[in-house]
Amino acid sequence: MEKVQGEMEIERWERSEEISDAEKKVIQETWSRVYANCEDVGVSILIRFFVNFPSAKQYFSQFKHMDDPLEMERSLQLRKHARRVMGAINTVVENLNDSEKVSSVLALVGKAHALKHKVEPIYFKKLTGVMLEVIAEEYANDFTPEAHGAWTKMRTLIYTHVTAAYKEVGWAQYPTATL
Ligand code: HEM
Repeated sequence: MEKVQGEMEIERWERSEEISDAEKKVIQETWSRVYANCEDVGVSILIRFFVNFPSAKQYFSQFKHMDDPLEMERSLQLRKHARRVMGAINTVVENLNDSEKVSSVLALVGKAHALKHKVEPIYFKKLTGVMLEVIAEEYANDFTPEAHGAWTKMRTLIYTHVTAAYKEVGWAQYPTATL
């Protein structure tokens, strides 16, 4: 009896996290403005991410010892990663109606970061949180409460798919820092 209720709760949670057609449209509209300044916004997001969570720099050979945001801004490795992050998110946003494509793009990102870069998955939660913060600030006029709700679901979508890929490749669940 209890189990049935638990299952129902999970189902209800999943339904509440589903991105509606109207929310997809809102995400695509905000993103089209953000992506027009892809490199600048991407670099701002990453710099804030590394300033707020300096331990995240450990994975990047060329700037792991950098503390100065101005110096980070000149790092080609940071810029390259900014472009790649923005490019992958762009593919997800463009394919929000194609759940298989969304899953395959994010599974690829998750698997590469688990197996090749050995990044703790909690950093995806932190980075997507910073991404929302920067977009909300820089595009304040577009970031209505509705857009905020839609983007929060987008963040969950990214994190859920990425962590599913980590689980699939058998990533050990080490205790991680909280947000
Ligand atoms: C939504 C979040 C992210 C996306 C879409 C993303 C995307 C990518 C892509 C497409 C690449 C290049 C292909 C590859 O080697 O896998 C890459 C490389 C990399 N990513 Fe990410 N990434 C994200 C978050 C992170 C985070 C949170 C970290 C670490 C804190 C990280 C660390 C790295 C590293 C170390 C590389 C290799 C860099 C290099 O070779 O210069 N990524 N990422």
